[in-house]
Amino acid sequence: MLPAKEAESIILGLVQPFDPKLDAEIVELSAATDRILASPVTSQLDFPHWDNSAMDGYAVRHADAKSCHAEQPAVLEIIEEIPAGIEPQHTVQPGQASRIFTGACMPKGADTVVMQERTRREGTRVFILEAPKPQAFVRHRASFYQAGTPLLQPGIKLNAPEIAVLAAAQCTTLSVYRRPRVAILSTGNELVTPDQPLQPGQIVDSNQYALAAFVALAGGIPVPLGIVRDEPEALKKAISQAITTADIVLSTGGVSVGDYDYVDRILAELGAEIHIRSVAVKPGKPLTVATFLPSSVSPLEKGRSTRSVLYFGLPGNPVSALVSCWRFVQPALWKLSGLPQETWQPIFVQARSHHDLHSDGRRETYLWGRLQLDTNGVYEFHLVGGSHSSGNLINLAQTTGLAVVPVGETLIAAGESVQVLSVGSLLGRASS
Ligand SMILES: Nc1nc2c(c(=O)[nH]1)N[C@H]1C(S)=C(S)[C@@H](COP(=O)(O)OP(=O)(O)OC[C@H]3O[C@@H](n4cnc5c(N)ncnc54)[C@H](O)[C@@H]3O)O[C@H]1N2
Ligand code: MOO
Ligand SMILES: [Mg+2]
Repeated sequence: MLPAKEAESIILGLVQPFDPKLDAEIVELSAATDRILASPVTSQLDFPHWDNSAMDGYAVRHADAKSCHAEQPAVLEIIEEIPAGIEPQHTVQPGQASRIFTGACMPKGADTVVMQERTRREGTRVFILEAPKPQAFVRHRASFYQAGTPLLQPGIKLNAPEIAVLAAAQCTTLSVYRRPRVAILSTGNELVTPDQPLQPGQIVDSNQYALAAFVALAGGIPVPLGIVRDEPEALKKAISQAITTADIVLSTGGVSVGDYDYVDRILAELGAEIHIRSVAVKPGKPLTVATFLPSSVSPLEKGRSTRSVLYFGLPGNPVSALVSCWRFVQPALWKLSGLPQETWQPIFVQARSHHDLHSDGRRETYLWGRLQLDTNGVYEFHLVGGSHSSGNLINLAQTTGLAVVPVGETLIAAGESVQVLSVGSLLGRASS
């Protein structure tokens, strides 16, 4: 059994990230939210595009108002009104001002804006009641961004601020990495779909749904391939199909030592290289990680398949399957997607445990519960009640953290500090 950290590094070492040329696609800006930029973006526009006012007020020559005050205001003649979107027509000469509004272009001659509240208006004259600082409230052309310099770098995730920048820069179409395709197979003779009545001994294939949701939330395209019986020929057919249609394959079940656990054998027969068979974590001990070289994948798909297909044979127990996804599949998926290195790794935070956390000390143990911030900004971990069996998916609902009891430790007492893997939206990965 491999230590978790070693398994993580082997898995990440197997992933070759998307190529900006081979694995990019063009999307409309309106469909680009949450996608990852594949090419650098530059703009031919300066930001701001021209000197403009940051306030509603008066555009003046600083020299005209630099020594005024309430008792001795500067009195200026208003020569023009400049709303946003209109080009100024007149140059402000000594003794003159232009009425100006937020976002409107600065007129020639003026170098400073006096906000309305520091003035008094009398007909066509304005009284400046307080000396402004030089260049006050002028947003200068190119002071935010200079045309031609890098605007956005490849590898960033497009959230609201980046979408705003792209819109302002008039990038209506852009190159993003394609989403990784992740095939999902559930193995097991006992499995039925949720719409089927249960016969004795049968259970619903919840893993298919859990993994599809996990993949979609992690930015991939789930390709659900359904239930496969624990029969070598059926498995061989299903796995062969899966590796031709996906970048990553996730199967659940059939990776332990039982008589019906055929996955490893079939992978070997299909020519896969097996890198990991089990990891010293609980839940999630049986974990098969394998790769299929591009040459073993259907020629039809070769254009796309310049990299190996990564296969995760996840344990069948529903909690084990999801924990393995959070701990090992997600970093691989994110590395493949084109995200930068600092965002792949799982997010662990130090939290104060509200409960005693027990383990047998033999495997790195993950206990599920809620990771929360208290009013002082300190992370707290609340162990969920009920059975922590890897077959109990019921109390996994609403999980936001997995508390980690390291190998060799049997108890982290209530009140002590514990490392917690963030798995919910609490610490959703920010755009990088
Ligand atoms: N003698 C040993 N037995 C087991 C060991 C071991 O080391 N020695 N390891 C145990 C651990 S730990 C795990 S985890 C499981 C993993 O087993 P498999 O990956 O082979 O999975 P299955 O045997 O096919 O199923 C296990 C369990 O999960 C349920 N299951 C399976 N698929 C689904 C699905 N799609 N949706 C919902 N539930 C599913 C299945 O009915 C079983 O109850 O092995 C232990 N055994
Ligand atoms: O590793 Mo299994 O996932 O402990 O139940
Ligand atoms: Mg089994």
